[in-house]
Amino acid sequence: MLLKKVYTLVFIRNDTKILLGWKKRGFGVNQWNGFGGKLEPNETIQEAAVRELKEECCLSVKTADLRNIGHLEFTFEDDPVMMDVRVFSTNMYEGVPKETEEMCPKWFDLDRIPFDDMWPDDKFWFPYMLKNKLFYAKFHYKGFDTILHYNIEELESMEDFYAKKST
Ligand SMILES: CNc1ncnc2c1ncn2[C@@H]1O[C@H](COP(=O)(O)OP(=O)(O)OP(=O)(O)O)[C@@H](O)[C@H]1O
Repeated sequence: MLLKKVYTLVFIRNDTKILLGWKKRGFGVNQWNGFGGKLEPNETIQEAAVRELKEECCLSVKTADLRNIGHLEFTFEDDPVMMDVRVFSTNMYEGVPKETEEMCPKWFDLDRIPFDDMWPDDKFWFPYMLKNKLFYAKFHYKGFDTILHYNIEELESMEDFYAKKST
């Protein structure tokens, strides 16, 4: 049986640039990614997304300004835990990105995303995000470098997707 752990992943972007963070420790260390992490007890997914963004790069966003743009599921060979990742995006934020103990933030042009130094799955679903399409993708890994199989689909609505998922 698969155990599910919920994570957030937040991208700050405008029409030409996206903010990524260089992960300095822990899961996904030494790679660029969005900002996020595990849910703490008694917080909503949106609250967790806001908290992690603040903790990791010192930017403030309002929960209402976060758009849920996709859902990712990661499984790893011989690991019973499925990572269930809610992806958010916004261009509304306050503050200036600052380096923290966990992440070093940097703006990238949308046509210069450093996929070679990111999770291998990112190159598959980033194109959906960059074209403002909603997506649902699943990736099954062997170790952390090899994707054994994956599936990705465009969604019409995240609300409909989650409504169907919970039935
Ligand atoms: C496997 N392919 C993947 N592709 C893209 N993104 C991935 C990912 N796998 C995990 N992620 C994201 O990486 C962050 C990890 O968070 P992580 O540091 O473990 O969480 P948290 O900050 O709570 O941990 P601490 O216990 O405080 O270190 C979190 O945003 C999560 O969505």
